[in-house]
Amino acid sequence: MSVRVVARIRPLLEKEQDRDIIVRADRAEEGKPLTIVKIPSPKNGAEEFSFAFNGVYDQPTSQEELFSAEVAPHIKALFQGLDLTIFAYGVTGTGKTHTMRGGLKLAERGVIPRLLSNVFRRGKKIAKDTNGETTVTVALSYYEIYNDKVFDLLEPPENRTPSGLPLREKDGKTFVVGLSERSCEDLKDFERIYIESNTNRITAATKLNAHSSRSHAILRVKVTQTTGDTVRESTASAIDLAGSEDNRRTDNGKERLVESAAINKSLFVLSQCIDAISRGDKRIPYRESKMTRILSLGQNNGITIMILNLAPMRSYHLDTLSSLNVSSRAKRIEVREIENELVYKQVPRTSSTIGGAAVRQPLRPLANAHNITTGAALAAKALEKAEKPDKPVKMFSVYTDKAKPVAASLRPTVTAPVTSQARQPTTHKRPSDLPEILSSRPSKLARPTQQTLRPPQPSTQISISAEQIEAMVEKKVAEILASRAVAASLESAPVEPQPAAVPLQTHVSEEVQRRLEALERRIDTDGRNDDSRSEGLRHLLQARQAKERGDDETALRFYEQALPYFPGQAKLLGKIDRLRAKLASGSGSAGDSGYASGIIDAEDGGRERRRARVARRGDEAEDAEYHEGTEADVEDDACEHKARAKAKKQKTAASSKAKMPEDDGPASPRAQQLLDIINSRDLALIRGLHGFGAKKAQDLIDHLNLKGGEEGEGVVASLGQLRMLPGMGSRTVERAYEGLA
Ligand SMILES: Nc1ncnc2c1ncn2[C@@H]1O[C@H](COP(=O)(O)OP(=O)(O)OP(=O)(O)O)[C@@H](O)[C@H]1O
Repeated sequence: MSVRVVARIRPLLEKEQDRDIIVRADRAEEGKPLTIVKIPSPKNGAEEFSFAFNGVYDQPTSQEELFSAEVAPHIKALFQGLDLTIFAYGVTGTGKTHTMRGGLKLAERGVIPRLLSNVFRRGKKIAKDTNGETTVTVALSYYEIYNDKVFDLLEPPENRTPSGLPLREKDGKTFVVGLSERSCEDLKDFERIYIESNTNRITAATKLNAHSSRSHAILRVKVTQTTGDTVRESTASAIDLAGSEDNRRTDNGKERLVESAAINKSLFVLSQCIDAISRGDKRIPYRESKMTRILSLGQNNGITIMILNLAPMRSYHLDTLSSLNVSSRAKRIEVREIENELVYKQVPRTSSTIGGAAVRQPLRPLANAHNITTGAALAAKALEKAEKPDKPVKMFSVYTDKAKPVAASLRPTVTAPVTSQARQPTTHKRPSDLPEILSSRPSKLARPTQQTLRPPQPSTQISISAEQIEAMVEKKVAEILASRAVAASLESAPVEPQPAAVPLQTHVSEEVQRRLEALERRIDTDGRNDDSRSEGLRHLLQARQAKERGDDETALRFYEQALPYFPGQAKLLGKIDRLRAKLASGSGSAGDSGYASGIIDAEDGGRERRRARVARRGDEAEDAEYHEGTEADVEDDACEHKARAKAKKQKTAASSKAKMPEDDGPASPRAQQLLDIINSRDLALIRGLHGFGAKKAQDLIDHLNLKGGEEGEGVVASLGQLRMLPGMGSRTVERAYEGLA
């Protein structure tokens, strides 16, 4: 969905007069809600500009009304795992702090305290409805950007360093390094923390506002829902931007001027970013100010609401026009509505010796930049990349009128001021509200198609869909037509036809024919592969039955027979390996745990212990994956395999490309399985991983052995560390990880 932009016109303050009012709210049609702001042209008072928004709130609008209309409807989505960003924008003295923070009286409380109140209420309800099975915790971080430096508002000012807290980018997201976080039990707790930390915020009196905020303040409310061993985290960010100001009107002294320059610069950069996004530029100048880096407008996921605060007075005329211009463009910025994924609780692993000191975990991912990048996010990126291969992967897209050949009445919004004479009737529909067919972007929670999710596969993979075949044939036909056109033009040319022209055409025809035949064969093979797969599954079933009988020899034989049907399957290789070792050690029919302790000999203890851990974790991971339903276990009842295979096909898209856990975050069962295979230093197991040849596997083992032969040393503790090892890299790790699906 696009950024939702609403305008709020504040009432007159004590000394302001009715006759000076120049800003009015209006509606597109009689009976429709207010969506238009009208303001006269500064040059010609008789001419009026109109700006359309997703909603307009007139002077008498109460805090309660604004919150109920614009924020409350998104609390549910927040608990469903979507991040929520609300920011107030506008000229100094127009009511941003009033809107976000509000007064102390109940009726005057602004968006932030109401948001917290709603979060606590919903959290309690969830805990109650689930009989305490789901627990909800809330944690706050609060910081300000003053003169382009980041300061933690939860810390006393004396703890500030002159340069403030640094920002860091990771995986395309911005984090504040070293930011503190406070858990917050209830509304009282929140109010205490919030009031206290607001005294740390830098404000000062200017001519336009007795309590002008001289900094951008960012409150981050992290909501964590825990059910069993699953954790869902989402964040609501409430941002009170400092107001832009015209120093000629504010009578600012030297210090205020410096602040003002920093404020104006960051707001200017924000407007530049908005302009660049709405123009479809490839380069968006986010990096030119800390505020824009943090806000990452258009790059963030979830729901974003921009509240444009306006003063109705003539004295603000030019400033008001300028902020109307910027914000009316902001509503064309697209933000992906993607849920944060559930993650699995795991005991955090301690640091390892590989890669030197443990990488410091970025303490606080930021306002919009803290999403756990999800499988869906990755998929959506992949989808976008596939659709627009020439564009860099950006997490925003912009609607332009050009790109939307839709009826004028369905165009999203008025994009530039239009004079009253020239104004066209518009329905101010948000782009996301347009019929799906008119929308050029993936729908909400875009789920990738199998086609777009699949990593590049060898041509023997059963991955080709009917649509792909059609696309290929279509492409080929287009090529033929093009080559015919070339040939025809050559024939009609006055010069001698190029001898190569006809052979080229023949060549293309043969090529097409050959490709079409290959495609047909492939479809055929797909069917046969299904049969051969069932043969393999039968062997696996027999192996499982033999294993259950305690007949390890037979089990091993059947597993080995199944191997050609599942070449390189890491789990299967692991089972064979373990059974071979077990039989070699003569430990009889001991189960896996018996195996774990039974085969360790004094000489090779460390290695075998690691292998045993792999065995146990591998099984645990398999169990976990089974229960998650992310993967059909090949050993399950062979009779059910077809149904499962079908289900698997549908799920593969989601599971095989499921986002790898954060480098330094808790490892998922699959990530742990991968790490365990690596740490086993077992050539056969490592070779069984996707993308690992014998050499790569051996090099890795050699490297690990070099790092330390003793237990606990040379252990790869995270996927991030694995990536850093010589010969690894992101792609290799990703392939190996996906291959375990
Ligand atoms: N909707 C409103 N109802 C009543 N009073 C309001 C409203 N909006 C703003 N005010 C009053 O207007 C004055 C300026 O508002 P506020 O301080 O919120 O502006 P601001 O945009 O945050 O300014 P700055 O950018 O300088 O911090 C305050 O006295 C505030 O109480």
